[in-house]
Amino acid sequence: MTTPISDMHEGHTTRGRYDTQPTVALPPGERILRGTEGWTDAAELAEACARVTGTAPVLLVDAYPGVDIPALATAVRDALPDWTVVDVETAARPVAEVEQLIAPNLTDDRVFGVMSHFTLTDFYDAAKLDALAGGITQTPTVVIGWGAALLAPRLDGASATVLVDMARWEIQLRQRKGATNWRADNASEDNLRKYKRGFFVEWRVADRHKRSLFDTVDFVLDGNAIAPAEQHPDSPEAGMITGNAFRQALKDAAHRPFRVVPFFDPGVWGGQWMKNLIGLDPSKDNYAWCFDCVPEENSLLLEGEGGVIEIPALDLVFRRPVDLLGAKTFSRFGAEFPIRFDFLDTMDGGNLSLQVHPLTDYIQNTFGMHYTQDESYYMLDVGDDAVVYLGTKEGIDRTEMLQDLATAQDGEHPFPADKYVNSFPARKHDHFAIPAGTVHCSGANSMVLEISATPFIFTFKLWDWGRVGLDGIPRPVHLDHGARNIQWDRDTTWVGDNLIDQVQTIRTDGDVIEESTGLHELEFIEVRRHWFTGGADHDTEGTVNVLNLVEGDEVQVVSPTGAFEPFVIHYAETFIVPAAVGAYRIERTENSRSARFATVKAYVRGSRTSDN
Ligand SMILES: O=P(O)(O)OC[C@H]1O[C@@H](O)[C@@H](O)[C@@H](O)[C@@H]1O
Repeated sequence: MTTPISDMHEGHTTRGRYDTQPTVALPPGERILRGTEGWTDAAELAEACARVTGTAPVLLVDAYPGVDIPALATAVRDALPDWTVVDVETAARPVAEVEQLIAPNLTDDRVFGVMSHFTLTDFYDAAKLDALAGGITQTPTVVIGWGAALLAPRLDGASATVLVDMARWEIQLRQRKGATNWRADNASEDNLRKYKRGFFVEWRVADRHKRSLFDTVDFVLDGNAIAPAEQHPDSPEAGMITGNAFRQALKDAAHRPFRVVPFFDPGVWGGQWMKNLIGLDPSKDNYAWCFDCVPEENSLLLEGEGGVIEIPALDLVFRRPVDLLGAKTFSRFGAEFPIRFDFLDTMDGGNLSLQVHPLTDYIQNTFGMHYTQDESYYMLDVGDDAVVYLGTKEGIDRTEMLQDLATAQDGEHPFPADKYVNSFPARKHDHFAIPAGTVHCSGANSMVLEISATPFIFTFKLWDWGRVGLDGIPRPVHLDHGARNIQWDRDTTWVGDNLIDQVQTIRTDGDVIEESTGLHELEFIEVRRHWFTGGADHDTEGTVNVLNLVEGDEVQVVSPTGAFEPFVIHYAETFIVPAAVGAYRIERTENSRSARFATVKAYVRGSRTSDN
């Protein structure tokens, strides 16, 4: 039986205090420009550049793939009626040629491709770009599209550049509503395939391209707010900030605690906990995932005079990797945020698919990923009957299990999971380590805080409990990939000895107890839990810390040197403390009502200044 949600959670008085729209401050005095005001400032800068070179003013508006180009062009035409608007994408290679080029990266699979290493120039015809630049003579011109900045070197510095940036989550929402991939004719294609084309090709190329613009870009425009997937009648026009404000905001963000903007998504196994405890839209059937620290997909909301502007959190990772990640983590992973926190809510929902993740060697060889999807489940909350499926049972016949999995795909012979896979009771605050290669899934009636390595789509489903996806068709199962990765020696004894209840007390200091809760030694993430009543001192020791308040209603993160303003955190909120912060303290606030608090803190093992 499931315990009613409101009875399960000591901090239930905090219901609804989880902040779904956290912001990061723009530098003091920075204003967000909207509509004509932004375009006028950008045009004036282009005119000033042109006066120096004695040529026609050119404004290059480089838009991340996924930006609504017709809507963008309309906004430009309305604001700058005397300027000629040119589409840079007329110089792109025909889409059929691009598709031929990227076919080996896309593969035939619905979900998995192979990481591409193209640059944007591979998708363009250099001669056509030359001709486009040469054709701009007298009239003030705005060049629009993904790749507009490719014209800059052809214009001898006589141009100003606007980057129209966009976060992956917004792109996905648009794809689900019929948006296509870049220049593709695939409005009605399976969403998984659209996402795959973004993940393995377009976003890699686009990120490589936009990183090359960060040092010099003159303005950044919020592409998420141009014809957004979810229109609100009272939403202001898309905001624009100067390149200098963008660069300074990212520098500032890398020196104080912050949160990215979480997003919530329904699923076949989704539950009711987040809806109730976080206060999400009660009319929705369920919410399955909350991604609240996947900087690759999440956004940052920059707030200043004039409201907020949304930018991809990845911009911060690219722009300030050493400040954010720390020298050792950067040296190991590059400009890549390696730690992922997300929620999996199955409270009054269903089991996740029974699944396994690829070993490092396999993910490298097969998909071109640098590191793999090592995971762990921290039980933020549980119902009475909660279990975690983990590892195979002692002495099972692997051939028979694979045969039963294969047979189960016909929809008529359910896979007897309990015959082959262990299920362990899960209690609140338990932490299960799940190194890649271990068969696993969370059962129903659990609220999991996943503390994992960042890769998140490399889930080889083995059995989906005989159900179909939200789109009415079976979700993709990958038995072949799975069979090549299952580690059969991770049986009942091994799992019990290595993956469950590995809590060790590190130190006790006054009212503070610090524990290590995982992960397994095959995984690179260390998790420390701090229990405290008043406050606990921390130090990033030169490496990024990701935390969540897993017990207690409200705390604040303060700087012992006053380097940043106190940063308030509510129950279940994930927050990032950049490596550059150094010493910080987490303490109760004057509004805290809970008697006791706990945070979990993840960092990359071996990356602290004190680690050899
Ligand atoms: O395959 P489903 O059932 O959707 O479960 C998927 C989820 O499982 C978890 O263990 C993780 O691998 C998540 O990254 C993933 O989103």
